Amino acid sequence: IHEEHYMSKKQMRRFALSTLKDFGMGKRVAEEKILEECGHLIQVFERKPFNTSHPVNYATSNIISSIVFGSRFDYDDLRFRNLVSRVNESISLFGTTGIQVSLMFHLSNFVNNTLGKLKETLNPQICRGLVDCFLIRKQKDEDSCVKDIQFTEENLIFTVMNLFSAGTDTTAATLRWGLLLMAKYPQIQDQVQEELTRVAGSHEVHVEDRKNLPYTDAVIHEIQRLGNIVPMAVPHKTSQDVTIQKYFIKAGTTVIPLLTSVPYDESEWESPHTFNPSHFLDKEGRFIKRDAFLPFSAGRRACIGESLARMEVFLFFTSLLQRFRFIPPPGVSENDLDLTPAVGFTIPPSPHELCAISRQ
Ligand code: HEM
Repeated sequence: IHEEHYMSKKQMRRFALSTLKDFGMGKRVAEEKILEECGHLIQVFERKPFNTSHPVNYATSNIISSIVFGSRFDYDDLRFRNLVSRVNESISLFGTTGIQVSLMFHLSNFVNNTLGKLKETLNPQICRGLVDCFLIRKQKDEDSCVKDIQFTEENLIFTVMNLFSAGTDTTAATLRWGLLLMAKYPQIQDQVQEELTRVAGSHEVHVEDRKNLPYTDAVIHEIQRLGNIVPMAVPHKTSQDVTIQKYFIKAGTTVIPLLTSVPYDESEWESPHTFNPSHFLDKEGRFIKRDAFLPFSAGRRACIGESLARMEVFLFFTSLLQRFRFIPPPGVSENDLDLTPAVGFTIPPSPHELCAISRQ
């Protein structure tokens, strides 16, 4: 997601956004994919202490995979596992040129391999995923001799890399904070589970249930607020001279908005440094939106995956909490669970283990 790369080219951002919409971002198709993935994720959660990082990252990567390539991968597919750990590594060391080159190299290999198979079986009438749409558009532009073709092989690799790096670690980190916070605050977990049982029973939770789950919705928003998963926006460039407060910024200057100033703003939040779902509830327990909730940033360059991410976080979180109770490993108390974030461009919790006890 670098400024000189391609998302800053309007045509590429537009293509990614409209293709994501075509593939059901925020719609029922995406919901079905996510619910199917929940089924796979549930299978690998364990009663004995385990690190939530791998399974959760595989699940969120598979959502991007099915949108981009048209198919998901098994969690034990070694090439897929390698791709996921490269993406994680690259995000935590974002900005280190060597790491970006290494990610490009691994991703190019992975994409080229998968691309080869998709090219062989490409049917211009059917788009299985974003890659097919890109290839069809590329061919069309080449056939009509379009000048300054943006649909190049290099931009395809960047598209895929951007979606994997922006869309997997962020969502996975949010979910991991969620599970950790549930284990740390069992009374809040009790209330989420009580609401889920009352509203959905043992039925699969769907997006349309969200309006009847105000407490759970508030908890998810509070996880995103306190988690502060993306503390800095990506680099932007000022399109004109501007004075912000007393600072003059010349047109063409690279600026990086610090989103982290918002979720802990003492003038906006009653208890900015505490996990407090009431930030998003009124006195009657109804969910309330807050203007200072901006985890996806704002403006023209805001996150293009917001509706997909919101759907993923809601469905993964509710289906996991319906089936499991999350507790600290034996010998570790709730107080011992450490909320110090890891270091990186996106900030997941520090490495930790949890136990997932079946509720059924
Ligand atoms: C909870 C999960 C997520 C969070 C918190 C998040 C947050 C953000 C933030 C803060 C930005 C920077 C916006 C700016 O610079 O102003 C961003 C950019 C971006 N996000 Fe997300 N995101 C999430 C999930 C996703 C998903 C699932 C996708 C893909 C489908 C995605 C794709 C992107 C892309 C491509 C950009 C770069 C946009 C550009 O440069 O114009 N994100 N995201």
